[in-house]
Amino acid sequence: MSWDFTGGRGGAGGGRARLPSYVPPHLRNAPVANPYNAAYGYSPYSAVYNAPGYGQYGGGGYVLGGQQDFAPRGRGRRGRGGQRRNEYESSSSPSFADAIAEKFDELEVLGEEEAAGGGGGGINFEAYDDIPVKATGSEVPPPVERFDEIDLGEGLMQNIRRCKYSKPTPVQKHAIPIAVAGRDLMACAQTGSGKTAAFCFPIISTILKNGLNSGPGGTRTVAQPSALILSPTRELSCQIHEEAKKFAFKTGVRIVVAYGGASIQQQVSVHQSPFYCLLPLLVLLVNSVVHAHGHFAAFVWWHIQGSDVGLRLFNSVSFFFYGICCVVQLYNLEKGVDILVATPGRLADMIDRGRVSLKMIKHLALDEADRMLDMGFEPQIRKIVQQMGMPPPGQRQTMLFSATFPDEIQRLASDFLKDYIFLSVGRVGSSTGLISQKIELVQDMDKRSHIMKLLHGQKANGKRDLTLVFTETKKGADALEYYLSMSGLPAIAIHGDKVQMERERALRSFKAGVTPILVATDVASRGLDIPNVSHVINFDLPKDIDDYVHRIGRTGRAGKSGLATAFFSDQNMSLAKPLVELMKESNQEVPPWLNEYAKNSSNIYSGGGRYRRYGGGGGGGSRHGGYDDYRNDYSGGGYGGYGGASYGGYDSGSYYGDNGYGGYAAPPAWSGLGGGGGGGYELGTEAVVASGWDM
Ligand SMILES: Nc1ncnc2c1ncn2[C@@H]1O[C@H](COP(=O)(O)OP(=O)(O)OP(=O)(O)O)[C@@H](O)[C@H]1O
Repeated sequence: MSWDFTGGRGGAGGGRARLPSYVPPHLRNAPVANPYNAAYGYSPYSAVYNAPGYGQYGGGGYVLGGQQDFAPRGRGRRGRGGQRRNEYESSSSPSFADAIAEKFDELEVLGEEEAAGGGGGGINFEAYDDIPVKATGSEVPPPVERFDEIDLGEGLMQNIRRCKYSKPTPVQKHAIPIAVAGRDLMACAQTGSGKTAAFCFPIISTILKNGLNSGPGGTRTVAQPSALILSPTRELSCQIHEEAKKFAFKTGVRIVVAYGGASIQQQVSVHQSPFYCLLPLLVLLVNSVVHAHGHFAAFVWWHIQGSDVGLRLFNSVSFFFYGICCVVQLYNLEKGVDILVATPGRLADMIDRGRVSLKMIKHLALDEADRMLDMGFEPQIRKIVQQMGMPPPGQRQTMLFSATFPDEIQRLASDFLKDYIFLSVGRVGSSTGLISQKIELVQDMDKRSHIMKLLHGQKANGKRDLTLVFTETKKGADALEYYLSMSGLPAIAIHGDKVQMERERALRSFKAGVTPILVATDVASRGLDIPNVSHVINFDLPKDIDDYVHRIGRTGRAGKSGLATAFFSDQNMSLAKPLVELMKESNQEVPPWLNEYAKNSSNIYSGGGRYRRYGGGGGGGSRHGGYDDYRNDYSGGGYGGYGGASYGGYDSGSYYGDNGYGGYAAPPAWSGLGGGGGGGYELGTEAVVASGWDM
């Protein structure tokens, strides 16, 4: 049985013709020339799903789910010498800043209209209406239109209301009933579409129904969570943790986060506790002794690296507070945990050390599974899931959220999931149409002056929203932060070489609008849900299109519109074709020079595939693509016509909100949260006042 929907309109597919393509609300009625769909001989969403559980054949010869590509995994060859730069350079027009300002105006006006449309705590649900949804597998539970159609439990329902989630997003409509029914799920949906809640609600609801694992005052020395959520980065883990705490507010469900990148004592992070104030001296002493070596090394490193006395002082103080946290954190873990949110490496370490046992696990969720594999976590994930005492598939529920479906993910799915349902919301790998994409041809040497022009123009035009700038390297991020700051623009950097406290500080400062320009590496590209990011700038484009989709997905979230600007240089030749495909698909205007690049790159690169993993196409191979269940894939020959691309991609993420177990006040700087303090909190979507622009 399978369900096949277009947005919330329901109705099984059954051969029904679809919209020719999804047109984002802010582009509807806009005169966007898009002659290229025809050239491909398919319309992205024109596929027809007739047979239950199938859906292979799209209108116009495009094959869903069976998209082939054959190039070996790896990145395409890069930049070609002597690309005719001058031929294309005219794209960087002198009125660049004005053009950006215009885009903002357009988005702003539409934002107001959308807000007037109301609903969903500010989320623009209309933006999701045309998104095709497909769920395949045996006996797929039907979707719901409202949260109260499912018995989620009063406590959780109250929190959903507190969060001002008036109705479920498309992925939630489908995933929640499936997960509440106890089914295994493999899901993909577009960035910012509410996946975190989609797996958190069922987990919390089921834990509440089955009884809590942890009671206050427990004395376990080994934590035995009943649910485990694995995610690739500390930021994402922390964010899921914070989000889950909002949903579990006052229900008694205990949620703990454990992440890598710091000493084991710093891993099990419960950010607030009444014991916090009681232990500082003792903890500092213990921590200093135990970690003297690590602290000293880091201390020396910082002093070599840093030139800012304040920063050094901050870092030194942060050690002190980490020290305080560590004992509290371990104490909280030992107190009992229902849901453990963790990064794989650290979790494996903690299990090895006997801090955590997985034998009580009933729910396992893997968020950003493809990213975890990209980061080399597969061995740890397999060890955690298969060799460390976790109940086998069938005795636990497993939910896997992944942007892409390379062979490794497929193997993981067949090893970890049982009789699962495949859910796709929007075509896998597509970017949301809420994001207005702009590509500028800017060579490396001109990038700095270009971004200055852009940001100053933005500032002068009163567009002082949060702006996220991506660079390729950590050094590049530091250098750009320095350059922008020196030029009077309020910027702060975040990347993997920064210690956790610095990273958190940067995020907080950015979210609060104190430093409204965040310069980041890919550490911030996935999952992070920072409200009010209205502009993403790819100062350096990533090497593969997946990363591009994730990066720009930091804006245009939860139904809001956003702007994404990218600086394309000759170095990005291999990205031209997939970029053009992606932009055409979401009805974005493709600059003529980029089309030229794309054409040239197809001549040069035999593959030309859209995603690095899958390379180009042409015939044969076994890549899963489209928005179809890969279990239905054809593994045979090519499907003609559509050379190359295969698709993967949804995304995931969550939120830096906050609450506590029975009441602590949320740090005001973190995402739009009203206060806490025991007696219920209000979760809102307050606008961030990006005051830092005036510095
Ligand atoms: N039903 C809902 N109503 C209103 N807002 C919602 C709803 N569900 C989620 N949101 C909000 O939408 C935003 C995006 O949600 P979330 O971060 O879970 O998306 P995601 O799909 O995981 O994103 P990404 O793919 O980037 O990781 C969050 O701010 C969240 O609070």
